[in-house]
Amino acid sequence: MSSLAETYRNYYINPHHIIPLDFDTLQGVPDSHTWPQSDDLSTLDLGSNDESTTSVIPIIDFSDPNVSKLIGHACETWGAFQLINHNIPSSLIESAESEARKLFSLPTSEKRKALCLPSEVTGYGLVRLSQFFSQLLWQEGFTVMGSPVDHAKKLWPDDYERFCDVMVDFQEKLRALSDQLMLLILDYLGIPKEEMKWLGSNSGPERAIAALRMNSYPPCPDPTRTIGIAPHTDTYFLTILHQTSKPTRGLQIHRDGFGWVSVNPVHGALVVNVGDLLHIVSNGRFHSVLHRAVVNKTHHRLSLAYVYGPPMTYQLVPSLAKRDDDDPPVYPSLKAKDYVTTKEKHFTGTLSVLKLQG
Ligand SMILES: O=C(O)CCC(=O)C(=O)O
Ligand SMILES: [Fe+2]
Repeated sequence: MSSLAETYRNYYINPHHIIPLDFDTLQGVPDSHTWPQSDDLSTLDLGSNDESTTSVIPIIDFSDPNVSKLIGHACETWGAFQLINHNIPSSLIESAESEARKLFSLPTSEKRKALCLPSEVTGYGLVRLSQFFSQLLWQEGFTVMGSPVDHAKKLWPDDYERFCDVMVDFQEKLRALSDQLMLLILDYLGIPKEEMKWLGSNSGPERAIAALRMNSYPPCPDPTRTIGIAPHTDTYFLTILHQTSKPTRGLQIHRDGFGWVSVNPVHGALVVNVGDLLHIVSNGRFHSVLHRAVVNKTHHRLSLAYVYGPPMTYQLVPSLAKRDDDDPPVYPSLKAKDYVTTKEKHFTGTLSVLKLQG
């Protein structure tokens, strides 16, 4: 049993917030999925065939000699960037996307055979943050941690191996990339890598926790009335995300002074987001980016989000990331699992609850 599952075990989620809408029999947007109209959703041209592939957030080449500085700067400003030349083969990413599409194309009754249990983390269901909102999301997801064989056997009793092999291979490559990114980030922040001895370890309890969440957003008859994933920050160190090339509008991030900005898919790029635990470890220097996913009328959008963080027992020590000796800690030192359980109560307010008064 993973310690992430143990950490969440006491936080039982009402099945109402787990079971996605039956998109097979859908007529319109039901009241349960209707969100208050907000100006920023309705002014977007969500059904458009906008082919723009420019990126507002930085595009960083992983082979650039200055990569550590470029990443550090992007994390301090946007809290997100798009990474190219990351060494994850495009054939593997395409296979992962097509296996995920195969899963979400199953009839609803089949997908529900692999439903995530209320006290578990893996399986089919709405994204976990659904529990914090009274309205439901135009979304369905499937989370795996390591081999998804138990759930895959329920979906395809005689034909589960390819799905499992692709998902395991994809997670291994994403773990190696995340470890590399963390080493560059530690270097930028001046934190000795010995502080995170578990980096690069492939087994045992002292290993980074990680999960791959596949998100599916079926086309929606009225995209301005609902939302795919409501605004949130990710909890762990980093999220590495692959999104389908169409539609161009889906993932949006928020930055003060800019408002909501679309993260357009860039061919071959993976989106990297800073999460709350990295914000804490950086002593507030890195921006834990607020983001959301909007839906559209014509395309069935998918995203594959790999969330990665320290072992749950890891003690976060913000005071290590000092710009200079006078830089006081902005957060107390605390264990990763204590942050995770506090977020189960306070959701997006957690960082301000913990912030030291200075
Ligand atoms: O689908 C997306 O682009 C966003 C997904 C996301 O924010 C998440 O899974 O945490
Ligand atoms: Fe997210």
